[in-house]
Amino acid sequence: MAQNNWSIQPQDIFKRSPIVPVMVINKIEDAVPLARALVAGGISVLEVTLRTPCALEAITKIAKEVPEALVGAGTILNEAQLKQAIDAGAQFVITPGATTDLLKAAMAGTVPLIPGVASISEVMAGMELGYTNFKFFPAEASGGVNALKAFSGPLANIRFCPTGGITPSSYKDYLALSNVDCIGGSWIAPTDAMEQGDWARITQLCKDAISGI
Ligand SMILES: O=C(O)C(=O)C[C@H](O)[C@H](O)COP(=O)(O)O
Repeated sequence: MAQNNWSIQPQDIFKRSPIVPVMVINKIEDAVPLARALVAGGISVLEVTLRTPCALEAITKIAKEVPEALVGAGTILNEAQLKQAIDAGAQFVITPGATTDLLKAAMAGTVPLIPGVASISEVMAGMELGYTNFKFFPAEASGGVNALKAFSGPLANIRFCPTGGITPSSYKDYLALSNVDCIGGSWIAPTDAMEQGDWARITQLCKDAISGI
């Protein structure tokens, strides 16, 4: 096991919540109510994608005002965004893909990074730098459950959080895999519910998803 100075280990993040909501926050006022709705539904690992102008501010607010949640930044593409996310208070970061520079930079810091991978070669490159926990992205388009089953042979001890194209009808198949601890998905925090301020619906979606596992 490679040494790192991360404040929390990826395996502890993976074990803390079987479902990681992929959150696209368009309005800063929605950040805290959304995080609270998810936590109320039993989901406390939150990924805020850096796809909207208020994403960094949303991370800062959630980190400060919803301490029961572990809030991370998604869609990190380069070292500049890695630094911005960490400065904003992200407790972990997730990338859609894996570049050597980004993986090295995060390994040298204190905030854990979950690299996105879609192939065994990418996992092997990450392993060389000390990584053991990966996001499998885009999961459905990259072979889905069958690909992950095939990965489990040669890649013993490597853990995955599949994300991308996972639905309420497929998430259980992923969670049943021996090399999967958690899955990511946006369906659990739908934009129309956010636009309507229907936080109760989001809490119920979380409860339904968790009770179905
Ligand atoms: O922007 C990123 O870095 C991402 O993480 C992409 C998200 O994982 C997917 O957009 C979520 O996929 P869906 O659940 O199919 O909507």
